[in-house]
Amino acid sequence: MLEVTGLQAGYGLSQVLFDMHLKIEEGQVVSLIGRNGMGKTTTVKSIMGLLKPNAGSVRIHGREMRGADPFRIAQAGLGLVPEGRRAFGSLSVRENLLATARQGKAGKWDLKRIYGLFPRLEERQDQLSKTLSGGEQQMLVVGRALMTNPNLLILDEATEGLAPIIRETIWSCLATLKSEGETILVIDKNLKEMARVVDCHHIIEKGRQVWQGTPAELANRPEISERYLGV
Ligand SMILES: Nc1ncnc2c1ncn2[C@@H]1O[C@H](COP(=O)(O)OP(=O)(O)OP(=O)(O)O)[C@@H](O)[C@H]1O
Repeated sequence: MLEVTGLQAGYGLSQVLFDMHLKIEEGQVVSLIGRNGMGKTTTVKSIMGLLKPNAGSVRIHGREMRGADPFRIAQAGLGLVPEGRRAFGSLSVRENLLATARQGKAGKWDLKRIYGLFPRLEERQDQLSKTLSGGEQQMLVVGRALMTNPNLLILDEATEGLAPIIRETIWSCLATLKSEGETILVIDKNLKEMARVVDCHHIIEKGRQVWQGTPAELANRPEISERYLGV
């Protein structure tokens, strides 16, 4: 469903991605992991069209989409939960969710199902989103991305800075989404929690994909974790 090959990108004269590769099949949950500043968010921005790559290929459902405008990438079915929480603060929870509902696309995600996944959002549906707790806001941005009925949901550090119990809610939500056959790319630092849902890890080091394998394979290669993840 998504295939990234030989991707190069950067900011002005500073090149960040030198040779990124990433392949995600339908129904797979795939991770992108690596130390701080190695290019994970830059990879996501390049895939989403928020940053124009200099070389390489981004194929979505077999179609070359490198450098396409972000709205075209979203139309092709990619939904992003960006790093840092950004709900529309002056809208209620319900309005936030309805704002991203994909017009005219009969998808499986609607308000009712989002509230089923996150009952807390239903309880607070009339509350302005800027008054939500950090964890509730994170549930809201995940819900908002699902309302676009994406074929591929991308989560960039979705559990960063959250209390353990809220993190657990997000991971359980991902496990539910996986069991329902959703395709997900997750960027996170919690290897233990990721092992529950991830089919394949991709490790990035200085803008290059340097290793890929299952969580079990990674657990059997402590030298890889030590070298590239510093754990
Ligand atoms: N807007 C920008 N302008 C210039 N350099 C940037 C910009 N955004 C990121 N960088 C640089 O690009 C490199 C990769 O950053 P990126 O955010 O992709 O890393 P990351 O792997 O997602 O890191 P983290 O885990 O810390 O979020 C870093 O050296 C960073 O300083």
